Formats: sequence, C-alpha cells, structure tokens
Amino acid sequence: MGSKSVDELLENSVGVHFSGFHVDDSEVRKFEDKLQATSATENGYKEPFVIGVAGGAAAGKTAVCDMIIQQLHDQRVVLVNQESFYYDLTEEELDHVHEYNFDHPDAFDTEKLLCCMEKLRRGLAVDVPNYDFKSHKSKLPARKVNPSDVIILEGILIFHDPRVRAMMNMKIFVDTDADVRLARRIRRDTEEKGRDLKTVLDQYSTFVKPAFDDFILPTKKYADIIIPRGGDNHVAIDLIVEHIRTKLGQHNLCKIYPNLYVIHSTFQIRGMHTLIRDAKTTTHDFIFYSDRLIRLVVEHGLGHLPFKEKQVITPTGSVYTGVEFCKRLCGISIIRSGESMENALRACCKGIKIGKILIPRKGDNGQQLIYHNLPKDIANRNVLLLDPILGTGNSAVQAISLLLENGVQECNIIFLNLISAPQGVHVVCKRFPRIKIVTSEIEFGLNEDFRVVPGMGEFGDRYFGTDDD
Ligand SMILES: O=P(O)(O)OC[C@H]1O[C@H](OP(=O)(O)OP(=O)(O)O)[C@H](O)[C@@H]1O
Ligand SMILES: O=c1cc[nH]c(=O)[nH]1
Repeated sequence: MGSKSVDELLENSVGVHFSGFHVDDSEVRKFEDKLQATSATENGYKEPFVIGVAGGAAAGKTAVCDMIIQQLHDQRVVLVNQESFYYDLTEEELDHVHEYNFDHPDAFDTEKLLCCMEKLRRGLAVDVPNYDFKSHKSKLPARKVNPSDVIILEGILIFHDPRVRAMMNMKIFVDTDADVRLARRIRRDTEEKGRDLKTVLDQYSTFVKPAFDDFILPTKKYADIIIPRGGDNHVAIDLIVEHIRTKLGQHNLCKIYPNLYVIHSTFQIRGMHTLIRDAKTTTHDFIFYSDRLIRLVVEHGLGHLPFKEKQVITPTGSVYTGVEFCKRLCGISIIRSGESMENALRACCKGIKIGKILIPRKGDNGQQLIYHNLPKDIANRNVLLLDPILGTGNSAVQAISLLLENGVQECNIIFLNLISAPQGVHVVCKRFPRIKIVTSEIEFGLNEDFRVVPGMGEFGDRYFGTDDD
C-alpha cells in the first residue's frame, strides 16, 4: 500500500466521515468572496484557522474542543462559545423563562458573533459577551479575547447561519445518540443546576428535542467531519489535530484552495530564492539556481499524478510493493519563460512529449493567444503546464482554456510555477477549481505595472540573457 496523506487517512478512518464540500447559495458565495477579498493574508496578518464544532446539547462538543485545545498546546488557541451570544432576556421573557426557547436560532445574536469573528480574523482583540446563565443577561466585564492561530467556534447551532459557516476552515459535527445525550442532560441539570427531573424532561420534550430535529440535525450535512461518540473518539481527535497542524504550516491561500500546493520550504530553498531574487545575481547563477528550484517543483508536481500499485521482486527474492509511474503524460510550456522548465521535465520523464503555447503580453491585461502546438492525443493525457511566473493569471487562463478546448480534463492539469501572486492564484483557482497548482513560493502581490512583487524581475530576460546587462 502506498503512503497516504492525513486527508486520505481521515477519509478512510473508521468512525470519521467526511461529507465533502458543499456549495451554498449565491448570497453566501458573495459573502465568501468578501471574506477572501478582506482575507488576513492580504492585509499582512496571519489568518487564523477557524474550526466549527456543532452537535446536540450534551453531545460531547466541549470534550472534543478541550481535547483539541490540549493537543494543540504549542499553538495559540481560543474557544468562542455560541452561548456567549445569547440575547439578554427582557423582563417579560424573564417572567416566563420556562417558556423561552433557548434552543432556537433566534435566541442568538448572530450579527454580534459575526462582528467579533470578523475582527479576530483581521488580527484584532475583541470583547466577547459574558452571558450569565442565572440572570439570563450578559454581565460586565466582557471577556477579552486576543487574536489567535486557531479559533474554535462551538455551539448547538453554530452551522445554522451560512455566513458563520463560510468563516470556518473545518466543520466538525459531534454525533452522539439521543439517549446518551438525554441521560447526560438529566445528570448535568439535576446535579449541577439543581433542577428537578420533571422540569428537565419538560424542557427536553418542549424545546430541546424539537430544536434538535428541526434546526441542529439538518446542519449535520454541512460538516466536513462527523465524529461519533464525541470526546471518547480519540482516534478521530488525533487525526483532526494532525490535519490542523498540517494546515497551520501551510500558506493561508492553501486553506482557501485545497488544490494549491506550496512546496515545503527549507533553508536551502530560501537560499536559492534569495539568489534568484537578487537583482545583482549574474545570469549564470540565475540559471543555475532557477534550474535547481524548477527541478524541485517538477518533482513535486509529478507527485500529484495518478499511480497504479506495482509489485517487483528484489535481488533478495523479497516482494516489494511499490507504484508504477503514470504513462499518459505531456508537458506544455508557455513560451518563452515556460521553456526554461522543459529540461527539468525531460530529465525526470524520459522522452516526454512537450507542446507549446505562445501568449505575448499586449499591454498588461489583454494577452492574446497567437501560437500553439499541442500533442494530437492531448485529450487523453495528464498535462504538466509549465510557466515559472503566475502574475495576474491572464496568461494561465488563456493557456488552460486552450487545453480544455482541446479536450483535456481540468482535473488532469497540473500547473507548475516557481512563484505565484495571490491575485493569479485567485483568478485561476476560481475559474478552474479542479486543476492543481504547484509552486515554490507565494508572493506579496502585484505592483501598478502588474509585475509580481517582490518577484524576480523579467524571468525570461534574466534566464535567456536578453536583459540589458
Ligand atoms: O499571470 P500574468 O500576469 O499573465 O503574467 C505571467 C506571464 O508573464 C511572464 O511572461 P512574459 O509575458 O514576461 O513573457 P516571456 O516569458 O516571453 O518573457 C510569465 O512567464 C507568464 O507567462
Ligand atoms: O439561560 C439559559 C441558556 C440556555 N439554556 C438554558 O436552559 N438557560
């Protein structure tokens, strides 16, 4: 069996179910676009990883959150509870408190919750209301919450509002049987809150159970992960924490676009980047270190090709279970800079067919395709699209559109870059969500001339020696 990623393990593990990504309505899309447009990345803050934990009352959400917090002890983690955002009860509601439905979505001040979350995402401290369960009102002082690496949003109805859901990088639903939840609730409310059994059961049948069926259970479909048995499910918690650690180590854009892969940085890689970005570096050194980096990107990109299991017999007579390289491949370089990546691809894939696309820069925003030569059977191949620079994304969109017009499947395209501007990543990933982008570094952005910054100048000129020096 080949080695598996944490994501694959999570998908296959017993007791953890992924229900995949869900497309929401257009209003939520607009909200998601707004979130991305104001993302902490672009404003220079490190965007927190937001985890939503939902489930019925007494399902074990708190235990799950506590275990995640404990295991992420070396990260700054903050827990924000939906219960803090209960509306204060009016005097009239207080007079009939037993008739008040605390399990209804309208019991929560979701606008205030959204406002707090917006600020935390932007790296600002917030005052979270300090709701008092005895007086049914928020009391002072409010709880000061500082910006953190991870924010856990916990609550029975935390998946109810699509705008709150859109803020989450991971949604967990704690799924515990109804009888276990009821037994826990009886114990908790009689022992800890001093309520009598009849009151607890009355509240359960009047509010808790109908709210679970009508509002909480229907949000289970939004979960990325469903954890049976709550805090008792140690395997699930371990896998979730490992996944969060992986995500925290990634660039923020990778949290938004699961098909964007930034190769793991080392001091060697940063050293190579330092050299090729230095305007004083000679053409000879520029080529040498670009080639080293390109080779790494190409090898990483090849790792995303499909594979088949293969067994061989080693010289000791043992069976080695490995994999077979994918056969139906081709490279397509975007002339001219993309041609600098062809040698590395040929060095890795003997005899690979390489086609070309020419998209000259006309002004800065309106590239036009003027030449292409693609393998005739390209529709049946996995395509490694080569271009060291992803800037505005205009060239990439033209090139990928041409590949699709020629029958290539979007999911069979791996776009290889040395450096990528966030603007280009947004453009390409939104338009072609099924392609993969592999890059060695994400840039700060573009300047007024649509050049990548910090960037490395005109790559083609520096690599092919046509710069002025
Ligand atoms: O994402 P974009 O804003 O479209 O910019 C990226 C394009 O710019 C560079 O090519 P350039 O036009 O400089 O041509 P060259 O490769 O021939 O030097 C690069 O190789 C990409 O093709
Ligand atoms: O004040 C509150 C809040 C939630 N549930 C209750 O029973 N009371």
